[in-house]
Amino acid sequence: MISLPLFSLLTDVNVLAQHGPTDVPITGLTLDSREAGPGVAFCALRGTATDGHKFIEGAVEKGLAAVICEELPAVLNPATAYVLVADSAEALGHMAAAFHGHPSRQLTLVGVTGTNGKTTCATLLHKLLRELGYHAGLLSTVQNQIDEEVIPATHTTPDAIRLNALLARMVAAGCTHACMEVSSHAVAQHRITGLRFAGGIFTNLTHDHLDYHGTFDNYLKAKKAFFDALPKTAFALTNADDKRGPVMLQNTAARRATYSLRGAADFRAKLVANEVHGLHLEIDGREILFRLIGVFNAYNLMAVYGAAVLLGEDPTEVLTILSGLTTAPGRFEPVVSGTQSITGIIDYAHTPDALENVLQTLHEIRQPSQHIITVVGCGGNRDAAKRPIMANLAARLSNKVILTSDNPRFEDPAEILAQMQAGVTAPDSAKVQTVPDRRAAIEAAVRLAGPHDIVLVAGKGHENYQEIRGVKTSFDDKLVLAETFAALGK
Ligand SMILES: CC(=O)N[C@H]1[C@@H](OP(=O)(O)OP(=O)(O)OC[C@H]2O[C@@H](n3ccc(=O)[nH]c3=O)[C@H](O)[C@@H]2O)O[C@H](CO)[C@@H](O)[C@@H]1O[C@H](C)C(=O)N[C@@H](C)C(=O)N[C@H](CCC(=O)O)C(=O)O
Ligand SMILES: Nc1ncnc2c1ncn2[C@@H]1O[C@H](COP(=O)(O)OP(=O)(O)OP(=O)(O)O)[C@@H](O)[C@H]1O
Ligand SMILES: N[C@H](CCC[C@H](N)C(=O)O)C(=O)O
Ligand SMILES: [Mg+2]
Repeated sequence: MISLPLFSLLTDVNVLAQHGPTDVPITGLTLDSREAGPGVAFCALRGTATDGHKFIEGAVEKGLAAVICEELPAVLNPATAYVLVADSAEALGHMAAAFHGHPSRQLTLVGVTGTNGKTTCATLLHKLLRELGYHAGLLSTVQNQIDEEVIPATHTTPDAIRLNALLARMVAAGCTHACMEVSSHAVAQHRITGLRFAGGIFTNLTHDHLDYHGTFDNYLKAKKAFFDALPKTAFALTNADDKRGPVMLQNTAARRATYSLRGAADFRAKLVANEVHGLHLEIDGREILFRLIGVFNAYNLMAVYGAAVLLGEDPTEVLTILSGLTTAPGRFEPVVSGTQSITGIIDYAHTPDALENVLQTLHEIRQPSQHIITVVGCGGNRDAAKRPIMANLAARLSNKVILTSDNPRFEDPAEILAQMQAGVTAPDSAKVQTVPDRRAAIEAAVRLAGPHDIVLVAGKGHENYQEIRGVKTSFDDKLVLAETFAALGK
């Protein structure tokens, strides 16, 4: 069991005032008063739904060792230590890292940020490092991993306590490397504060999460703050072809590098062909065939290639391994039907840019006679502004569209669908049907598909549940699509 004196966790924390014992042993850290108990330090965070400060007194009654807060309660318990800070989320980042012995400093830790492609890049880099012979960890939307051991993920980037605990498990298991996704929520909420990164990768920045960040500019600033905080020992690798690629590295102390498919860059590829079997890229005068499909994946491959070379790996060996790798689960994953050879594609596209990329890719690789039938919905209690845009794109770039539910969460599915429908305009509206039940929507799409057509089921990718009113019910697009092909004899 970990037991450390409180003051040893505060080394990197900007403490404004302190009351009570400073050497009290801390055996646990929490951000949730419901986990309070003897030996525990409770960090009161101001959240989106409530304020952790409201629960300080109740938590102290359960015998807390310490409270970290931005505002002291009116009455202080003499047996409890109180630490006043300007930003408790920031303090928690530093304390969680110290509590777990700064595991990030014992790892070559690479973070990936951007609107789309984080899971793909982090997963590819993890697979690559494993094939190069390293013990390596992964923190991703799909799952966390220590070498091949899988630990379920609840967030794209876990909170600072879970995050450092996972990194510490990686160190204990002998990992030398770790790859992680850095979401904009994680930057804004200081989940990554206190970590030492060996490198940062930027994929792209497009429309998402405006519900949380308010404006696109705030969203951009959250992503950029990750690069601003990188040390000069790290590398900062950006996508030179993305409009926001250069600005990300504007104020970083890290070693800057770029990748591109269009112009001058440190890591440059030329697209030779984008085919149903994979991508042909020309890199450093050599033509290489990769198993990943779609130009967007050429960017992901170049980001991973660049990162590995910046970590000191041999370029030829890296490219040889990358050429054999497959992508992350639920990303452009095929499910082929029986007798009618219909190509089903499961994809996690849940932003306008991702959906456009996937549909564009299908247009590039299909035979002209193959129709594209798209099933898509938008998540509830998330950015509503993307709903009409995604429906519009789906209708414009598909032959038929079934609008359906994603994870409605606490919203009315009919209301989400009405917002999507509002984005569809004539003459595309003739192609669109609305089927709120996701299984029925997939079935409707398969009924519409003729031999050799393409059915794209977008938005949920690897997710094996559907979340309705706080309840997660088993639902897996891949399984449902395969079952539907079989049930309809297609
Ligand atoms: C919007 C958001 O990011 N919310 C996260 C946030 O919760 P919150 O701000 O709503 O917390 P709150 O309910 O207001 O409570 C404030 C504080 O009071 C505490 N509390 C609350 C009640 C109580 O009785 N006692 C108590 O101490 C809470 O533990 C919390 O620390 O802090 C929680 C603890 O770390 C997170 O679990 C929670 O993630 C929620 C579940 C979530 O859905 N987050 C998504 C949006 C998210 O983070 N997504 C990104 C990916 C985005 C991308 O794809 O790019 C991710 O990294 O996963
Ligand atoms: N580099 C890219 N540019 C644009 N779209 C991409 C790119 N890579 C993947 N996509 C699309 O975005 C979807 C999500 O990809 P991925 O899971 O890698 O992104 P992510 O950034 O991890 O998403 P999340 O924010 O949910 O964690 C894919 O299913 C694909 O449709
Ligand atoms: N990481 C993304 C996941 C969206 C997935 C989609 N299926 C949904 O539920 O909206 C987010 O938090 O916005
Ligand atoms: Mg992800």
